[in-house]
Amino acid sequence: MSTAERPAAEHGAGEPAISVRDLRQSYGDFEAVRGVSFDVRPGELFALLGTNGAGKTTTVETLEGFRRPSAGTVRVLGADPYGQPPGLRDRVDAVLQHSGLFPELTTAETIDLSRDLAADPMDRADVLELTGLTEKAGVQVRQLSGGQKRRLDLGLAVLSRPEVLFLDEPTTGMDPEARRATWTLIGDLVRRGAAVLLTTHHLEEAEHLAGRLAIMHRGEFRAEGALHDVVVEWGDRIAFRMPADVRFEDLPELPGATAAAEVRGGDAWVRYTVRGDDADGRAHRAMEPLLDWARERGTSLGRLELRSASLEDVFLSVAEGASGIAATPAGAD
Ligand SMILES: Nc1ncnc2c1ncn2[C@@H]1O[C@H](COP(=O)(O)OP(=O)(O)OP(=O)(O)O)[C@@H](O)[C@H]1O
Repeated sequence: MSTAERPAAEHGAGEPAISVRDLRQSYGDFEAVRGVSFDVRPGELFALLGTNGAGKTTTVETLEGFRRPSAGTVRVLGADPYGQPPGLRDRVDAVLQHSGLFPELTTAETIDLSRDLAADPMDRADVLELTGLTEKAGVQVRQLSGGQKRRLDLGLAVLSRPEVLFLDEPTTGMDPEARRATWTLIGDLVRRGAAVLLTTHHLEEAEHLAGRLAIMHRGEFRAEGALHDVVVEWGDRIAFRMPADVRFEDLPELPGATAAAEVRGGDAWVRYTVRGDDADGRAHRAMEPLLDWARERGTSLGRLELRSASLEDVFLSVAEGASGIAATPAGAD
């Protein structure tokens, strides 16, 4: 039986809609994806973040059925997606980075074309409304702005009410208002039970939408989990301006913390990253001996700040080459 004739496997309720196990993907000798595993359940949005060239698009294209894994397994609604078998075609949709819209058609004609191919499509008026393009129904696609084309792309992907949706940078080129409206639309889809895999460079987008996320770097997941868990595991930050009379080696050791020096706004700063299971109490336990040390030396800790790690902190640490959430952050001990 050819790939094209193979039906989608029976997919039981409660099982992941997307399942990836130790996926590896090579281009010749170069291994672009080096053993990633994750699941996305119905009613969940999983965000794939990462540095340029990390392997996100390669992973998503494999799940979309454009590439056969070099090793490992991928399943979409229980089926092997390679070659986009007919059993999956009606149930899975995607917004890709490069859309295939016909410039001469109007917005309404474009929607109708996709509706003709869908089993149980939404009404045209509903698609126009949810994409905010009602006033552009009679306008040719080539006259739409970049952000409006992106919204149309999304409308075409959702009009068949897919169970699985791949979104590759879906809000690129959108103004902040359109981006917010798109987030609402995506959030509604997820609430109605769709499993969504999102790749994005907008950390705020991931923070807003993702139930779980992964940060990818050089083909591997370097951090993964619910947003709260990822940032909590990464640790709290204590920072202050390096006092003029203090050398780095004079700084005290703090429980559960590693110190690093960094330059911010032209000034030298000290940054402690505090880790440990006791997320509620660890920063307090590290701060007390720091304040004692400063008091004993008569040193003032200028612009002293204490805060939880943000997704951006985690992302930047990954991009700087830190090797994982359990690892020491970049910088000196
Ligand atoms: N067709 C190809 N042939 C050879 N190498 C490729 C090919 N496609 C991608 N690569 C390489 O594989 C790596 C992963 O690329 P991929 O496009 O998956 O990354 P990405 O995480 O989507 O990056 P970006 O955020 O920049 O879009 C990169 O080093 C890229 O140069």
